Amino acid sequence: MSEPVASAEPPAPAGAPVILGDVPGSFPRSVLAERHPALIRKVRDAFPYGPEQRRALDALLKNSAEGVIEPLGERARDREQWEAWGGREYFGRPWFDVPFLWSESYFYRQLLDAVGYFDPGPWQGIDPFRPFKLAELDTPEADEELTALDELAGRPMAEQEEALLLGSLWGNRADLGFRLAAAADETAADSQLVANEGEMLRSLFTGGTLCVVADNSGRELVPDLLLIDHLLRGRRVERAVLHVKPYPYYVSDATTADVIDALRRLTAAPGAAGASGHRLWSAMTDGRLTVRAHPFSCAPLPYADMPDDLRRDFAEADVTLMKGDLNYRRLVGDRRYPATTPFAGTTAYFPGPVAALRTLKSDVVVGLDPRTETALVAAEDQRWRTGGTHALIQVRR
Ligand SMILES: O=P(O)(O)OC[C@@]1(O)O[C@H](CO)[C@@H](O)[C@@H]1O
Repeated sequence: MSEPVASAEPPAPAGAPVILGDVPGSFPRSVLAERHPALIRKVRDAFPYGPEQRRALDALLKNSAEGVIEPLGERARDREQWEAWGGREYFGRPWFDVPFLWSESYFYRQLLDAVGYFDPGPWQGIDPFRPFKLAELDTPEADEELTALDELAGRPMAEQEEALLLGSLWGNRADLGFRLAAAADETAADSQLVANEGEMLRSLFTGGTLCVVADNSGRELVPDLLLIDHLLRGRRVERAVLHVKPYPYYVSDATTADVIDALRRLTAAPGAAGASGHRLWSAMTDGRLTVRAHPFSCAPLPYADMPDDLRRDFAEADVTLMKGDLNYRRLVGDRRYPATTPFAGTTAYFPGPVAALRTLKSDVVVGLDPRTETALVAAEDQRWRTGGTHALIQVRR
């Protein structure tokens, strides 16, 4: 267990308001009111759960729409942890009235409870999202992406690195929760970077330790692993630490089991992808690639509240790569910042150089050039914030 934090309220470097789920027509509200019920139904249909689990899923469906947030059961081993993470303040309140980051995160914890994920018994440890995660790895698109590596292998190392960095960045669109929203368009032509500090990021690969805080499994984790392999192989970093979630979370977030599935997928592939998979496998066995699953990875709080042991881990890295939208929200704080708020200011607390690789899938954004924001708003009003068609690479040295 990580150390309890004193307060669940994120610090307010810029005094920007915390995002709640209570604004009609807002993105957070649509996640709570539409995506979550759709997800419960999807999980319910994906397994032959027994009557007790079905009843619990139905109860969660009703509770999350019209009830108040309830504490975990007496036997839950992380009951106190969730109380310390903000439960004492939020239990008894409607789901929509508390910080969006908190309600969304707690929803996933409650979903696992409903299917008996933590209870001793036959369903213990059965990942309710696994069928969707596995299906991801077994698509013609995944095959194509791996085959493309054969061609890339003939290019200069710097070019390979840039391509793999972008592969890891855009892999973040492969988010199963996001795809529950009908608007997600895989082939959007206007995909673009709203901030690109990729050069600066690459200058931080200087032969030391790289931390990657993973986001989604499947078609995001595979390119993350390929990037790690490239950096290890070229001695751009000496070792890599991959942070994953200790239990299933936000549908497709990577756990250790998902890392193993991704590695198996790679080692079974022909050509450059297979070779990369075998190198990664041995990097894990000799300790150059380590996987960590810290409890705080599933905390409903910003990283500014991280416990000391995790802080030490990040402090030892030459650079930490934060992958994805949720990690971005936790890195800068889930707040309504002006988009031009400096990234360096919102991440000043972080104990070492840190970079965000993220496609934009929620309201939060900082570090934009004023002209970029003006052009985005002129073209799309505020849709660019949540549509997943734009991305960013931001760095604080
Ligand atoms: O961290 P990821 O996978 O990039 O994105 C996760 C995410 O987009 O999914 C939620 C909506 O379902 C958002 O609130 C959240 O930020």
